[in-house]
Amino acid sequence: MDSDPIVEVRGLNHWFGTGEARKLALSNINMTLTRGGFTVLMGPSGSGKTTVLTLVGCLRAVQEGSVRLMGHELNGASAKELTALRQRLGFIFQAHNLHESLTALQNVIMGVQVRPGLPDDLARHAAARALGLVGLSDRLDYLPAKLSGGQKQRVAVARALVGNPALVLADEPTAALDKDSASDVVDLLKRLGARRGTTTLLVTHDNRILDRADRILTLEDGRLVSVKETAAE
Ligand SMILES: Nc1ncnc2c1ncn2[C@@H]1O[C@H](COP(=O)(O)OP(=O)(O)OP(=O)(O)O)[C@@H](O)[C@H]1O
Repeated sequence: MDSDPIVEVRGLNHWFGTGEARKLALSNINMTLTRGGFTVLMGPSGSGKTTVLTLVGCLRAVQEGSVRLMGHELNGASAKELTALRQRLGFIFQAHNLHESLTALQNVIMGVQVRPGLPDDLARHAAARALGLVGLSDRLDYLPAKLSGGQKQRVAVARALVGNPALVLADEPTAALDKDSASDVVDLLKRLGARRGTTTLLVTHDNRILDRADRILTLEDGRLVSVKETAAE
């Protein structure tokens, strides 16, 4: 297994607002994510967790400092380059963000169709397989409204993993779930990620997730105040 960093962040600063309202949201963030790790990013509300995730995920432009994603520098990258890189990532959000008018299978197919040139039958096959991995083989044709909160989030996990991304970014994926469903979703992410060598960066307030992390990063007021390794890599 090679140990090239999937993500390397150096001297990252980020501001919101302009003029007198300009506010520093991230200050001198440095972090490295190597292949295959399950990293949890913690911190109080407003500490900058989502800002880190959106910068690493090519969802907003890097203003100052360096973010290297799979060897590509994001600071100064064109919109086209950012879009191409974004398509190689898996995203999971707090609200599952499934299309309500599409079945579980169709929602997951959307996760592979961002890959140009993939034939429909292969996309369908990959999506059905991903839903099988999250234990939903018997729910392929269900609309989200007919699924429980935990099942919907498992569909979102399948959608994030179906394209075999090197990096999965998850923002509060368990916030809306009860204890058992939250535990299921995190175990799935961790187990499937480990099997595929996927790197996971998960933002959470949820202390229940901490014992699953290989590494816990803590942000306070836009600064990285602690990095705790919890398992040998
Ligand atoms: N679009 C925006 N415009 C202005 N300020 C913003 C914007 N997004 C975030 N901020 C500010 O930047 C800081 C960091 O926000 P961020 O959402 O990254 O924190 P967080 O740790 O993810 O918080 P939470 O746990 O509540 O989601 C906060 O002070 C927030 O108010």
